[in-house]
Amino acid sequence: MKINLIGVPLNLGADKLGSNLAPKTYREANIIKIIKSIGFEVKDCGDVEVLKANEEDKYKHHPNLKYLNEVIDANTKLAEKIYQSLSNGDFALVLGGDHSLGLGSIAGASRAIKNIGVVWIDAHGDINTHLTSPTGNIHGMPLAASFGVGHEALVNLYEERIKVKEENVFHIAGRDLDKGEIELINKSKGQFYTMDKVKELGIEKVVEDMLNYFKDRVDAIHVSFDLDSIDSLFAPGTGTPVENGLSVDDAKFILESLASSGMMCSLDIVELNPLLDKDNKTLNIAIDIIKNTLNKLKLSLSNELSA
Ligand SMILES: NC(=[NH2+])NCCC[C@H](N)C(=O)O
Ligand SMILES: [Mn+2]
Ligand SMILES: [Mn+2]
Repeated sequence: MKINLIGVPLNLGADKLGSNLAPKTYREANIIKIIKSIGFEVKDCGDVEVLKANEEDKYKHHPNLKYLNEVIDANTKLAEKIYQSLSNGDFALVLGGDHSLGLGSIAGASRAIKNIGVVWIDAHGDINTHLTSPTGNIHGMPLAASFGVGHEALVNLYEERIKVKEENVFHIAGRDLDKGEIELINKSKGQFYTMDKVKELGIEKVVEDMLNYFKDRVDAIHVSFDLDSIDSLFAPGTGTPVENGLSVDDAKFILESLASSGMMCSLDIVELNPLLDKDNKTLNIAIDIIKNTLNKLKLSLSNELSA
């Protein structure tokens, strides 16, 4: 099994400059060399091409879905790359880019894996629609669209079908939720472990619940990790930072448990904004987390072989 690395220099879903520079920043920080040193073979799938757009294009396609066509175009290309990677039996590591890329990741992964689970780690719900979003930024909508709620152009991206069953979604670290998102959560069949719940239960219990929940329920899990799930005190370099979040150790623990479980097939690391980072703090956390997670993945694969 190789690690397929896919960069997504996308910022149009966040309507803010910076996250488009993240793939280049990871590459310059030698991310490929770091992954190879863990013992993996790396296939560099390059960066997804993002169409050029300017201010005039913002509302060209929809009054509350900014840069809709450009976001769809990039995500459709991403979906195909992920689908190819997983079909080859490889692991896909997606380096964003804004979180609208979750649309493409889940679309592609769910084509390769019939009954997929999604773990979404984020300060935000990312379950707005064009009808509830206060900003029109598509990076606040990908999770809802993936389980079939939202504008049909997003729901039917790449393929005309619902990509993940709502009850196969497990969201962790929410603490900045919009009104429409709270309404959706209250009637949702998905699992939502907000930051309040994480503090009440403790991270060990949350992870235990998550692994038990998915056991015998799904064939594999796609993990979408938004760096703003981490407390903005530690990870300031994201476009929409929020206080009172996960510690770096909590985040590592969640991801390494998923890697060790043998269920994780693909991973997004999103929303690094190098223009807002301070002394590369957030970049270094992201790299550390990737290293840690892939190390556990490597271990679980070699245990599988020797068993
Ligand atoms: N992936 C993210 N950072 N999303 C932030 C979303 C913020 C806000 N809830 C919105 O919909 O605009
Ligand atoms: Mn997000
Ligand atoms: Mn977020």
